[in-house]
Amino acid sequence: MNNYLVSIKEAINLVNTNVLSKKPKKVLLKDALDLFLAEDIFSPINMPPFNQSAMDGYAILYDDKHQNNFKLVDEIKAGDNNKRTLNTGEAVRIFTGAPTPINANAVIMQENTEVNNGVLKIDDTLSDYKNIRLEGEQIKQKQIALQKGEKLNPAAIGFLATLGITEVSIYPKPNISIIVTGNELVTPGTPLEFGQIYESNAIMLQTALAKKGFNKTNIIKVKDDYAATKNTLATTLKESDVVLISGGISVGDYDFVGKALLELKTEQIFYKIKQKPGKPLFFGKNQNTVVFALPGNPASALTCYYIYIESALQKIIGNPNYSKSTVELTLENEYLKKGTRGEFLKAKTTQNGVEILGSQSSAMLNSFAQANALIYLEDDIKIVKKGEKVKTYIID
Ligand SMILES: Nc1nc2c(c(=O)[nH]1)N[C@H]1C(S)=C(S)[C@@H](COP(=O)(O)OP(=O)(O)OC[C@H]3O[C@@H](n4cnc5c(N)ncnc54)[C@H](O)[C@@H]3O)O[C@H]1N2
Ligand code: MOO
Repeated sequence: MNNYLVSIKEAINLVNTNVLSKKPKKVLLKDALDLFLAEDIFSPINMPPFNQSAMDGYAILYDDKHQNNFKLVDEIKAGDNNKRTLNTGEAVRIFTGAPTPINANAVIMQENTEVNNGVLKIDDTLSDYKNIRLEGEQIKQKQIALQKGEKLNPAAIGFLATLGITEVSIYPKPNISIIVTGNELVTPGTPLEFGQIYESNAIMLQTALAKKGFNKTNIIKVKDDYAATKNTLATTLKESDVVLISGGISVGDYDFVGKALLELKTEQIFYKIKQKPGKPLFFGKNQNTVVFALPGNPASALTCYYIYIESALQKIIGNPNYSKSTVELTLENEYLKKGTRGEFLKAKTTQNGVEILGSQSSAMLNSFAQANALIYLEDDIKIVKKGEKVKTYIID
């Protein structure tokens, strides 16, 4: 393995340039929520498809000489297939959503009218197309309804349904597998023996993924055994678009992940980043499968997930704004940085800025549990003082 340490900026760039969107797929509208359009969508119809009454009342055809005392000639309710016209001075009883007579030029709310012996009297001002939703006023046939790259929220899905669209082409979500390695790991719910710890990375990564809409993840556990690691990886790499591996990526005698990945012809794009925590992060590709081997220390694994994997997944699902950006916040407490690696510090936003939390060790999650931000200190920073602006990634 090439042991050159890439910088944080290089690593972010390498992830963003090497991860590609999945091939677009047509899905039913109901399955497209929060996904990104892979093509422009043009309206197949005018919307509304005909002039519609916006009120319960009376549709009229008025002119300078016919401003009141309209003759009632018909009734049209919503859904009626009635394409009639009016003579000037005529009116029809009409209801919200019903097609107005082709040449009607106003609808008067029933509250402002009176009918006696089939004659309509109006106590309202008249203006052209008052209370009429005109054919095509929302969108005309062949006009662009939504553009490629737009995220389909419930309103967008509803809008497309109003146009009669049933399927859309989106970038599908990837199949994600999480492989957890380590002989010391025990599933919570069983008593611990000496030397064992509870396995926590799988559920942590699984819920972090679920928070972003990646609800279906496959979790596989493997012992620190080379053959088992290699066999598990071989099948998982074939079946998944993204494989996240936790642990076994460092230099110990029982860290088999790197060796197995290379043996399986995984292209190493980088291994090790000049950062704390999460130095031994491996990123590569095996055919079209994206592989991240995360350091087993829980806070390292989660930090790497937020900084590198979250944006990679957004790119896979075609989000045009996939890159994560920092905000500049005012620091509440001083911090002395040791060493020359860039650092991500567990932090919490406050009313006035951001506070660095305790327990920064990569083995600890107690303060990460309170954190809603990661402060990013670049390699060359030695000290950050209270009142200084710091680059901060918000965890949302
Ligand atoms: N000689 C060196 N040793 C280590 C180095 C180094 O550069 N040279 N780097 C250290 C750093 S930094 C990290 S981070 C870790 C990464 O090691 P691995 O990715 O191989 O992870 P493991 O050794 O398997 O585990 C590390 C730590 O995390 C615990 N762990 C692992 N998986 C889980 C899990 N699913 N749930 C909860 N806890 C987990 C594990 O028990 C270990 O305590 O390497 C350092 N060593
Ligand atoms: O790189 Mo490690 O993640 O600091 O413990």
